[in-house]
Amino acid sequence: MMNVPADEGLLISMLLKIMNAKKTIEIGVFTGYSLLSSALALPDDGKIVAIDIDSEAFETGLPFIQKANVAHKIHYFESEADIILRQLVAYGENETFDFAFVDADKVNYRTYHEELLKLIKVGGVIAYDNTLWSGTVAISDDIELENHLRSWRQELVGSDEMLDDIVNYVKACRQPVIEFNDFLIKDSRIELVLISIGDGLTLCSVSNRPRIVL
Ligand SMILES: C[S@@+](CC[C@H](N)C(=O)[O-])C[C@H]1O[C@@H](n2cnc3c(N)ncnc32)[C@H](O)[C@@H]1O
Repeated sequence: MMNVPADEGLLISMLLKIMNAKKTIEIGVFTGYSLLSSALALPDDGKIVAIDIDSEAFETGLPFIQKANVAHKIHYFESEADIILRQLVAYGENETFDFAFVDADKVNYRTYHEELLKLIKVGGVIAYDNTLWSGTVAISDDIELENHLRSWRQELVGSDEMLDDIVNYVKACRQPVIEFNDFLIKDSRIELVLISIGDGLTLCSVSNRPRIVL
């Protein structure tokens, strides 16, 4: 039996090793924590296309990536992710990637999914982060949702304004995440599993024959 690590970065690096992955995509880099985990798991000639709209945080994390001697595996693009994905398709990179990790703007997950299905090999995996959206995807009752979000206000330390921003952001992305989860369940091109690690990680295996959707 295998122990499942409590951390998404570690889980992804284990998965990459099991898959013998060589070529991956990461959408949403921030300081590069998950990027570093992936880069460490790839062989020395491995390659990661890493995309983020804002490189400021990445520059903070870059010295750690360099210290780990894995910077040569990373091809970083500061851009809207959909633009780079479409370029990869246009440059004939279809079905050449083993794995993708998506941890960026939730409203665009569906767009990324369509492009990634072209880029990832059959048998490869697309991992979507935050698919439990702090547990809010499982709350259908409005009052229960408000109570759940209010309970955070008691736990989180910060200004009222900051807490309002967090709660409003969670509320704004909740419906798109629910719709994306529903879409994935019905998508016969993939096999999927949602792992309740961190904020929820959905692993989609790209299939070569349509799955029967009940
Ligand atoms: C949650 S952070 C990523 C964290 C990172 N994966 C990690 O585990 O360390 C989300 C990132 O997505 C980026 N992002 C948001 N919208 C984006 C877009 N349209 N295209 C590319 N990156 C985007 C943000 O700039 C931010 O750095």
